[in-house]
Amino acid sequence: MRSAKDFFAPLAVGAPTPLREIPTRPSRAIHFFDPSNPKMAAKVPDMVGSVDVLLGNLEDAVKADNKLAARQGLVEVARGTEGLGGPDSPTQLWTRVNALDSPWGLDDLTTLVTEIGDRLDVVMVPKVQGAEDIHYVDRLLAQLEAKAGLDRPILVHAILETARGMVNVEEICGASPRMQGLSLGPADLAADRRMKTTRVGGGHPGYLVRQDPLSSSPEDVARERATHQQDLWHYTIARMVDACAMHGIFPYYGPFGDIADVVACEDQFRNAFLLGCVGTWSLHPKQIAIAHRVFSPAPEDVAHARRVVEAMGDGTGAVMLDGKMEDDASLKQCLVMVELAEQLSAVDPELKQRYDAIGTGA
Ligand SMILES: CC(=O)SCCNC(=O)CCNC(=O)[C@H](O)C(C)(C)COP(=O)(O)OP(=O)(O)OC[C@H]1O[C@@H](n2cnc3c(N)ncnc32)[C@H](O)[C@@H]1OP(=O)(O)O
Ligand SMILES: O=CC(=O)O
Ligand SMILES: [Mg+2]
Repeated sequence: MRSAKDFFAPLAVGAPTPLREIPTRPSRAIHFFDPSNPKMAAKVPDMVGSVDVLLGNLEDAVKADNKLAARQGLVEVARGTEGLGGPDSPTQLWTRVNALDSPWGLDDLTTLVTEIGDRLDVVMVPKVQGAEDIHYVDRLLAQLEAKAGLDRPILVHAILETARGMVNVEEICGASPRMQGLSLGPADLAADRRMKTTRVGGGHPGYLVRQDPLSSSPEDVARERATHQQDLWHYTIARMVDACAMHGIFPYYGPFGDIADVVACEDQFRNAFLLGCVGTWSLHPKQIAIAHRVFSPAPEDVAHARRVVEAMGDGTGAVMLDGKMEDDASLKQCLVMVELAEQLSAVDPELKQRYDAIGTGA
């Protein structure tokens, strides 16, 4: 364990000083593209400014034969795309590198940091098992940043997609001041846990509770009864949110693989939003709008939150608003909404116009 005094010292001579606070940049949609796919890569320049994060994916979903082309493709996209990545860019540039135990992970990091480190905002590390993985990446990034002469630290995002990573979630979040956030990786996590599912995220109709029978007679037991599907991911997301909140970093839902089912996708995203996640992955262009819509508070909720802030005056005591009690604690929830609306208004003029138009709804 590092001493608290050393925690914010650079891990290599000449590396930038670690941040004390993770910047709250909007990241409602982390849009994945395969930089080795010319059609996808060609679409990236036009997406800048209309999606919060573009992520060049080098790991799963990129064919083994294309791994080097994907890495090189990402270097070219980053160099050739105006406004992509860097502290003041409208669209952040992230990458998902190959796993640390793969034949490509080391070269992904060394190439990307030395070639496009000034544009790269966040490195997503898959299949993180524990703090030791983050410590390894932390030191390596510091060495590479020093070598590349970078003046701001690249942040690290871990995917929660192994049972061991899940058990170690708190120590992963706290392993480095670079830790920006966590995403749920439901596909790998399901496999690692030996869950009996075959989907990429989302719910499952078999995971349900059933209404009690009227009696224990065979006829009543066999009779049609109401069932309600439950959320397979509730425990995992809730635990991830707590671990992130505890460490001042950001939780995200991950992939929703049923691209055609835009309705269930929106439901899954909204569950994550309500539980505290700040964003999600987008695998297909049509998921970007869903993510932006869901992870931006509804104007009506922002209006209500503003009314509570107004009614609460100095922030203490209790007031009645529309028949409901509001106090210091509900005020804090409302401030989360109002602050998020302000952050998003700064980057999304259309949303700002809707928030401005509704005011306090009065
Ligand atoms: C479990 C995990 O690890 S999830 C994360 C890893 N997976 C990914 O990153 C998947 C990323 N997405 C994809 O590979 C693709 O979207 C797929 C395979 C899901 C669907 O691809 P397609 O069948 O080609 O979709 P579709 O035909 O609807 O595409 C329409 C257009 O959008 C483009 N497109 C599709 N996905 C993307 C994307 N993610 N980014 C940019 N453009 C895209 C297609 O190239 C196509 O372009 P065209 O009109 O010029 O031909
Ligand atoms: O990488 C994502 C996952 O679900 O696995
Ligand atoms: Mg995965």
